Amino acid sequence: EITKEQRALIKAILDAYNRHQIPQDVTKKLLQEQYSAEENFLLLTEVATSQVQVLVEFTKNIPGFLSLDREDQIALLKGSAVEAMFLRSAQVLSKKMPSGYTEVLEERIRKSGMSEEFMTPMFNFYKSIGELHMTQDEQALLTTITILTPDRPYVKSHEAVERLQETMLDVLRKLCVLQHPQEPQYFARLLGRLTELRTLHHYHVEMLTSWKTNDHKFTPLLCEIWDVQ
Ligand SMILES: CC(C)c1onc(-c2c(Cl)cccc2Cl)c1COc1ccc(-c2ccc3c(C(=O)O)c[nH]c3c2)cc1
Repeated sequence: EITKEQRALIKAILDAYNRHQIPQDVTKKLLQEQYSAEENFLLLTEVATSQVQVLVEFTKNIPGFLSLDREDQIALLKGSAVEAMFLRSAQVLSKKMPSGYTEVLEERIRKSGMSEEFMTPMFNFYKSIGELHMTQDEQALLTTITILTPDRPYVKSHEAVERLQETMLDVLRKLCVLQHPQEPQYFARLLGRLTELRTLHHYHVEMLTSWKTNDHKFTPLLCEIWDVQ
């Protein structure tokens, strides 16, 4: 049974998740600019940079996050940014939007100069997220759980992060039972996506290297969070 405190936690996280979004002028540009590998890369870099800023603001609103050790807060953000962005872009791509935005975003990702070998796992992931038909609060909690992963590099107070993550896992488990009564395995399927995210994270390191070797430029924020350059 979901307790009063757990309901308050879901509400706080969902509000933060909905409050922090990429500004319209950034996402609109994706619909306006012309197509080319260079233009697609530049637009995706701009969107990714904006999404990192949104992610930082969202993370600060996760109850308990700001009471963690300061350096651990940074380590958690750096370690989870890519995975949180895979989740977020997956949620956007699984929504059909009237503006045809989803198709445009997918097209620009496919034609942004990354090598074929990453396309298949990436778009398989997008498909598997789409098939889950996650509710907004499940998406927000799954992103929170990804951010609160204790075994990121350089995290010192492993237990403190683990306690926070377990609180969120407990809430998500109850929510899944409540919202997907016909699918007893639904919670397990969500956690399976977190494992897939780790694999995509490893692919992403290689994606960055291949973009770097083709002399692609990233923004200072992305260089800092992804330790490139
Ligand atoms: C530096 C660039 C080239 C890069 O490197 N790796 C990846 C990359 C890729 Cl190519 C795939 C997955 C993850 C990453 Cl980091 C990227 C591009 O990353 C993103 C990040 C985030 C969005 C994204 C999020 C939200 C929304 C949204 C909404 O919320 O309303 C509307 N439009 C959205 C777009 C898209 C692409």
